[in-house]
Amino acid sequence: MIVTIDGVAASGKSSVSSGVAQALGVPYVSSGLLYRAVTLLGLEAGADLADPAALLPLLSGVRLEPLASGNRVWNDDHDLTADLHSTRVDGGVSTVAALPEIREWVDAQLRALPAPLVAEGRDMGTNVFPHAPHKFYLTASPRVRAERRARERPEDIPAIEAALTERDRQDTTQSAPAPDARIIDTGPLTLQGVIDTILNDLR
Ligand SMILES: Nc1ncnc2c1ncn2[C@@H]1O[C@H](COP(=O)(O)OP(=O)(O)OP(=O)(O)O)[C@@H](O)[C@H]1O
Ligand SMILES: Nc1ccn([C@@H]2O[C@H](COP(=O)(O)O)[C@@H](O)[C@H]2O)c(=O)n1
Repeated sequence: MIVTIDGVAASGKSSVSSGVAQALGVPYVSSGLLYRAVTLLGLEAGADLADPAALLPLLSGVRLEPLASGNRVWNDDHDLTADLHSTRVDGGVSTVAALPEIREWVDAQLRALPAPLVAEGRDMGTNVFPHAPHKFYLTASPRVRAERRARERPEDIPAIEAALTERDRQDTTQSAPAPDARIIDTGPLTLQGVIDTILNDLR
């Protein structure tokens, strides 16, 4: 069984997916971490983030470790995970994610993972796992998302809101909800409330 949880930036996808996966006793996979890893390696190499030929050679050692409690991304034996959620990576990741060659590479990593799993991102329900039987799409206003993210980042709420809105704009192409996804406005809900809404639906 595959459950897909897509949504806009900072809508709660990874926190909700982790909670749902732990309740189901299956791993979850955060597809955004792979795009983030490509971005980090590109930045560290001084590569042009819009040039797939410069990025693809950097990826031979990249591996996603999907766990219910939290994903890790490795480059050979180096754990990249702690460096993937910086403002610098946030600023470049949509450029990388717009490249068809990089999307193909990410999709191949994801489709090679064994089910059952919970997969979260932007196009899990539309493109990567279109036949998944259970699909969800999380939303919340930019202000609510920025207020939540401000607890994790040094920037102030208006700066975070502007960056999230810009990332949503750049990600529009791959971010349409699947027609058969249940859309959940997480704004009025607690994190546990969103997890319970999904688990009740699955039951
Ligand atoms: N319903 C909710 N109520 C309150 N806080 C929430 C809720 N959902 C998520 N959060 C908090 O919002 C923040 C962002 O959540 P999370 O990182 O899971 O989002 P995301 O969609 O995976 O983000 P990104 O797209 O940047 O990877 C976290 O601090 C999380 O704890
Ligand atoms: N299925 C996906 C997942 C992610 N992206 C791109 O990666 C960025 C980071 O993702 P987060 O989920 O960690 O926010 C996101 O802004 C997209 O550019 C994607 O294209 N498709």
